Amino acid sequence: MPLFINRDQIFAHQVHLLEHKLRNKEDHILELETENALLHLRLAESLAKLRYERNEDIRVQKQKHQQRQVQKSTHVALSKLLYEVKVLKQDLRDVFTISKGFAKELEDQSRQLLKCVGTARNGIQDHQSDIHKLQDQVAALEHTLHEEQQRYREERVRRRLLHNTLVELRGNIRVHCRVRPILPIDHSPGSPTSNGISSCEAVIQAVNDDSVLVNCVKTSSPVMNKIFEFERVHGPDDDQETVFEEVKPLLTSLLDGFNVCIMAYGQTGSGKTHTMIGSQSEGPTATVKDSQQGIIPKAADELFKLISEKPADSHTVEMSVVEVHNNEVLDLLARDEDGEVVGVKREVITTSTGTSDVPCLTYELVRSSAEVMQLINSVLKLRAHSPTMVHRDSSRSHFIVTLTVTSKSPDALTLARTLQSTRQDVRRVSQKEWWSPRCRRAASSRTSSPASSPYHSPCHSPCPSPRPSIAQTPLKTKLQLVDLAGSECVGMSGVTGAALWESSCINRSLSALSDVLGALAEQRPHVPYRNSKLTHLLQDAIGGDAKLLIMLCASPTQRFLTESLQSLGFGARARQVQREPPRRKNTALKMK
Ligand SMILES: Nc1ncnc2c1ncn2[C@@H]1O[C@H](COP(=O)(O)OP(=O)(O)OP(=O)(O)O)[C@@H](O)[C@H]1O
Repeated sequence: MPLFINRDQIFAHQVHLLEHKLRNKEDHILELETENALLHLRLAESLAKLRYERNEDIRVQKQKHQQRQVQKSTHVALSKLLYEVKVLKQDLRDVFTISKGFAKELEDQSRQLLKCVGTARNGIQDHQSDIHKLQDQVAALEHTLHEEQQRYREERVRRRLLHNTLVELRGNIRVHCRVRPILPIDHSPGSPTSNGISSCEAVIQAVNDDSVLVNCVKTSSPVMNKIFEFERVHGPDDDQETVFEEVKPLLTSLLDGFNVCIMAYGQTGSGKTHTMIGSQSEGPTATVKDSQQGIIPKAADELFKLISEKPADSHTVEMSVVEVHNNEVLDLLARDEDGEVVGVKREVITTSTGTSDVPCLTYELVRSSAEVMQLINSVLKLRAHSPTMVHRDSSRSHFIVTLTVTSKSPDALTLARTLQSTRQDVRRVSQKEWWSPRCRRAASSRTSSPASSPYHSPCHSPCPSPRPSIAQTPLKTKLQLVDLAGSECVGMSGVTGAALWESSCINRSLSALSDVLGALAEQRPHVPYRNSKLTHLLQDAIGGDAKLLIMLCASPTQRFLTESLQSLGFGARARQVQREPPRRKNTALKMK
């Protein structure tokens, strides 16, 4: 190696070495810095990990603490539960011991029960044959009872028939009673109660088909039951048809030659007009036909039905309609010059034979029930009506429809009776010598024309006409249908002025009717027929030989108890009347 090396080279070489060293150092520094950075990174990671682990540790510590708490409370609960289990075990042991006792007891009891059932079964078996025997006996008894009931019903019918015959033979007045249903007019607002019974409570009942039971409840008196017996009693459920069915046989009697009178009696609002005529529908054009028909339309139907079964033209029917209002007799069929019906006053007289008559009364020939009802509808508007506190359409007059049936061909029986009766009459006439020349003259003038029958011409004709020969004897019978005005308590009906006078006339005429019945029942020599126009007019029906049926109408409620008792008493009194037995009519001579 050369010894002469210049300094620059040495310097350069040294610089180069130094630079090399520096570069190495720098590389080393870089490496160290990198390593440091990596170490910093690792440190940061370790620190993060350490923080996480510390947090975890804290969380775990907390959890451990909570677990310790839970363990503690679980331990407490467990010890409680253990205690309760211990108690339950003890209870179970007790229950087991008790149920063991029960089971034993039950076993004993069921054993005993089984024993009893066995004994009972044996007993039942023993008694079964007895039961069969008893059942047979019951069946036999039921059969007997059924037979007895049947016999009882037959006996009742027979008794009724016999009773009717007896009534007829004794000349008794038949009395039927109809207790109407409870209606709005029975409710009087603010009405007091008697012994706790309100005024609209039913105290009158039809207990069977011939008795009425009345619970008499009066203030400060004990309740008393009264029974009234009549030929027939209808309760509130009996309709118009049922009521008429009991009356219907009288129509046959009419054609058999008996005079018949059906008269409805009762206090105001008790159903007389409903029973006799029917209840009319509301409205000005309403007629009886629109409604439930009563006895009058039904009787007219029946009469013309019976007549239609007879030989053609053998019967004629004449009709008169009269009202007794304020003790005056009004002929409701009398017509004015325009042919309109107007009520015309008539008189009632007593004929020489002692019967009553209304001279100049208008009679209209009627050929069907429709004609009868047409006439009745036309005159009903003339009939006196006015509202009272009890009944807003109260009839203030007695209404009498008379149908006179003339039979031109009496049957053989009637002829035989006619002959017999004529002989008796002749004997009586010769004894009494009433066959005076005056009478003969009057009579001959009557028989000269058919229009001169007692129903058309004779004003004041006191003597009967002469008896025609039997072959041509017309048989005349009359059917009187009477709807009386209602008896009433003036205080209750609240009427004043003219209406008060009307009421007092009604009450007086009804009490005159009651007096007549009283006199007849007691068979007094004098019967006061002439005390009122009503009784005078109906004299022949009440005291004569007509078949008379009184249809008592009664309200069922406490409100009208006094009036109903009065009506029932009237009916009871009427039943006591014994008149001449009803007699067949024989000739026109006997008729009025
Ligand atoms: N059996 C019955 N069934 C149903 N309603 C009835 C019955 N009886 C009566 N009525 C009704 O009671 C009311 C009074 O009856 P009704 O006019 O016949 O009495 P009345 O006795 O004729 O009275 P008055 O004497 O005041 O004229 C009427 O509205 C009628 O329709």
